[in-house]
Amino acid sequence: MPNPLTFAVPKGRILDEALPLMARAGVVPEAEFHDKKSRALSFACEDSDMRLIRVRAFDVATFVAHGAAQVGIVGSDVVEEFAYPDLYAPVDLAIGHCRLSVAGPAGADGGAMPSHLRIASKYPNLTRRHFESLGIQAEVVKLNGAMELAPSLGLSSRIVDLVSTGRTLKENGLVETSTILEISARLIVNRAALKTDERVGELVERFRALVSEARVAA
Ligand SMILES: Nc1ncnc2c1ncn2[C@@H]1O[C@H](COP(=O)(O)OP(=O)(O)OP(=O)(O)O)[C@@H](O)[C@H]1O
Ligand SMILES: O=P(O)(O)OC[C@H]1O[C@H](OP(=O)(O)OP(=O)(O)O)[C@H](O)[C@@H]1O
Repeated sequence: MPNPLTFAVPKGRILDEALPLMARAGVVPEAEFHDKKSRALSFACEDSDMRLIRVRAFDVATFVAHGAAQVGIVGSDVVEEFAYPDLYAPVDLAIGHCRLSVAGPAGADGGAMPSHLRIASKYPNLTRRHFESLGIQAEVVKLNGAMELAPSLGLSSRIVDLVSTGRTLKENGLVETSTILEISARLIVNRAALKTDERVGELVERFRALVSEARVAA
């Protein structure tokens, strides 16, 4: 019997939408996974050939890119930010929709275009790439959350952050000025594992079929 396949999932908001889809693909973790008091990070699955690990969203990509996990689910924001060559994202799961946007205080975009901007973001690579395409040099202040505080406290003039309802921006006095990326969750796999372990390809096909069934039914 080969080692169980390791399937990495983020611990936060994508999970609620991902779990029903995973169940339909036959990926069902043991009951302890749902126990909020549990400190375990790795869980057996009903299918004993698989285990689930629960990590932070950015780390899902890192585990899969390095082959420590063979499969995972993560937002396309994370896939694009890292652009790991060993990571392949073959299925758009059509869940976890949001967008990566530039925002700033109202009126911040008036006047001449500056050649340099200080931007707070959790996404330094996507931010730099976006502003470079506009001919603006972006100095990125890397934050891990609560980006919306940065402009009012003088840490940056703009932010690049995820937006879903727009409520967080509004309640912090910021206005969305442009969208960099439309985002949804992806099934990701390690490229080498896809070539060498037929269970990875089978799982990809199962998720692909589920997503196209859902599209036809919609
Ligand atoms: N409103 C939103 N805010 C943040 N992320 C969202 C939103 N809507 C969808 N997403 C997606 O959810 C992903 C974050 O997933 P999740 O919250 O499950 O991860 P996490 O492990 O809790 O993240 P973190 O490391 O930030 O704690 C984002 O990368 C994005 O693709
Ligand atoms: O447009 P909205 O629906 O208001 O959602 C956007 C907010 O959600 C995310 O933060 P999250 O709640 O994940 O917390 P974080 O600051 O720890 O990233 C994101 O970073 C925004 O702050």
